[in-house]
Amino acid sequence: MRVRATGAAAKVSIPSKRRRLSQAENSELQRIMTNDDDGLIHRAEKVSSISPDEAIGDSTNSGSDEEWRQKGNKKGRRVVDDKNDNSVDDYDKSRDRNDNYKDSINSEFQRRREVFLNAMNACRGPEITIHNDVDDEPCPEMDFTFISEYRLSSKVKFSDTQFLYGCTCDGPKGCTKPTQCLCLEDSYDLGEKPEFPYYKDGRLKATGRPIFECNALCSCDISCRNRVVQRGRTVTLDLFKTPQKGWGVRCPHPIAAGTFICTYVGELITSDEAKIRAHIYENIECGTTSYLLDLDYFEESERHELDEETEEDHEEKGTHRPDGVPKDKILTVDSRRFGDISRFFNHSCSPNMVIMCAIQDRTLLMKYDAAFFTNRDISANEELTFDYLNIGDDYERGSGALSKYSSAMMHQECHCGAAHCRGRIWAV
Ligand SMILES: C[S@@+](CC[C@H](N)C(=O)[O-])C[C@H]1O[C@@H](n2cnc3c(N)ncnc32)[C@H](O)[C@@H]1O
Repeated sequence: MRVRATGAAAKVSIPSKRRRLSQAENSELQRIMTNDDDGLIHRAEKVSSISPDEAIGDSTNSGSDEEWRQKGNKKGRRVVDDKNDNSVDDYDKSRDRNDNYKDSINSEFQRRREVFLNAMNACRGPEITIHNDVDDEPCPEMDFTFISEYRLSSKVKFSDTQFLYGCTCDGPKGCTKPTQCLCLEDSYDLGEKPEFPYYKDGRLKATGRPIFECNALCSCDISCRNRVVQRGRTVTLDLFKTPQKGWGVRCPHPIAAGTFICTYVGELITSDEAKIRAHIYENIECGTTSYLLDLDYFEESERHELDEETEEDHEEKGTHRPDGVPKDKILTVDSRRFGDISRFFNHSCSPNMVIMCAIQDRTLLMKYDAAFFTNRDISANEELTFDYLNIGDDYERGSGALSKYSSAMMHQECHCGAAHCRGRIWAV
């Protein structure tokens, strides 16, 4: 199999002008708004819809943190007006009321932060903390549900048995000889010498190729050196508020170049669903914030080539190709409603992470892990970023790019602060 070295994204293209939703968009909107699989969305919405006013018994008020803060300030101003009435009693009462109100806001903020922290840390991996030295927002809005792995949309179905074969390396330490490990054979062009993608300490050697990790049918176990992404995140992370980019992610400790950070997790949807959702998100929900990442590392021809190779094997084994996903389509990861810490990585024109394409099931190239690795040594508390357009220094060696929704987003200013900042997040 020839592996493409570029990772330029197939962009989700939709008309730039705002328009009424089509029938298809309307029904997708209904579907994602009322999707009650596992009751997860409703649970998330319930958590995020409790306002401080509800907490202090004022059911007439609700809204975002900003609105709540403004309401708090308005009440504060009313107290000052009371003072001008020269009524000391009234003033004291008002001040008490105001203090109570502030306490309620503080305890509600505290509660929301705890709910967020608990949900975030229920996902696998070392603890994630939250810091905000910029304003008084306790945590990002909890308008999504934390998940630890891909969640398949109802239109994406895979049969249970996808693997064609595993490797048979049987040394006490799992796979040690790259020339013998069958899992590596797809990652190298004919005539090239196969190599493990990772050093012994788990750091990535080079960014030019997709990573084919050992899988469930291999004879090695999880400690095998060819299983890094599937072991999950090992670095501690901190979700922190940036002055100009909303929330971002950093690590409190230095990180060496080539370290695996985490994968981009979300709902796995078809590109048709992605087009519709992009329109809904831009026009109804998130404005210029994008959460869609195309899994477009492999070209259509490569996906077909593999399909042809495996068709007979599937027949023999009685398994089948994924239903509902035409061979000529790519899948997209949508972390708008279901996601994890990876949805908070901000863009930089000079990023310190690349997205790598990490595969366990080589018979299913359309479903791979978009895995974040550091591309240089990173100092403690340096923000972790990647290039949303995937055209930074490492452009021909990365994979995937965050999809912008429409040309309206082209104007969004970039605040990455890099010396060669392109000026716009979504445009060159
Ligand atoms: C996937 S979200 C990243 C998390 C986001 N900061 C938050 O608080 O939810 C992408 C959005 O973050 C903001 N953002 C990311 N990188 C940025 C940058 N370099 N400059 C300005 N805004 C940025 C933009 O609003 C962008 O649409």
